[in-house]
Amino acid sequence: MEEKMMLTLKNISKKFGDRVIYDNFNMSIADGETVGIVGPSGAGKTTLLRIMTGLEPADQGEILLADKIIDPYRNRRDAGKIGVVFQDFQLFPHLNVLANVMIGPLNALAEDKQTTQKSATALLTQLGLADHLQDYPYQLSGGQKQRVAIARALILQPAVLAYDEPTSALDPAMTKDVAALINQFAEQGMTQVVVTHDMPFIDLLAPRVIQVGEENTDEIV
Ligand SMILES: Nc1ncnc2c1ncn2[C@@H]1O[C@H](COP(=O)(O)OP(=O)(O)OP(=O)(O)O)[C@@H](O)[C@H]1O
Repeated sequence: MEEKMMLTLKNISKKFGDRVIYDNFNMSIADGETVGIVGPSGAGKTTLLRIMTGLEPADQGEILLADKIIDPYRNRRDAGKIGVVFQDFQLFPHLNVLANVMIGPLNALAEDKQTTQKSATALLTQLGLADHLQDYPYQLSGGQKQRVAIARALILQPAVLAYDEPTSALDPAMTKDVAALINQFAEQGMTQVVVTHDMPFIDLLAPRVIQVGEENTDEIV
């Protein structure tokens, strides 16, 4: 039986000035699959994640979500289908944990406040943050901030969840925790993309690995 593809990047090319980062790059992620994107510093891992989440336009190529072409750079609704957990979490410092998670659905989905508060509280509780709803980001540890960032992405019910270097701001114990969380989401059938250069971390996830780099922009299956 053919596997159903959730996210496909087709013939993506990207240059910054004269520097070619991607030249007809292709990759596909199956529905429910977790993949690791690895490569040396400067290879273009973050750029790839920015292209798929609409933060950066590709010069050429197509992005397909469940076989349908999307344009996350120009279409906010499309961008919302791919959740992203940033390396530095990008929480709003002036909002508490609950408000950080509620702001997306309130703005993007125009949901009512009560419904949003209920689902944000439930999600944060699942992520072990029930005692921190009223805390501000500066009061949280790195691992807690990351879980808020994960909740903020998940509440929008993305089709794909992407993480940019999820271990870069964490100590080794927290690295194990985030690996366990990503593995738990994988078991639940979430489609996930993990950009990292942390190979011991990749070993904890054991995903299919896609290597990016100047000499090799092909998939290693
Ligand atoms: N907006 C930009 N303008 C010009 N060059 C850029 C821009 N963004 C990224 N680059 C360059 O593109 C290349 C790829 O950057 P990218 O951040 O995607 O690499 P990376 O693989 O994520 O690296 P790292 O592991 O160090 O984070 C780098 O040489 C970087 O300097």
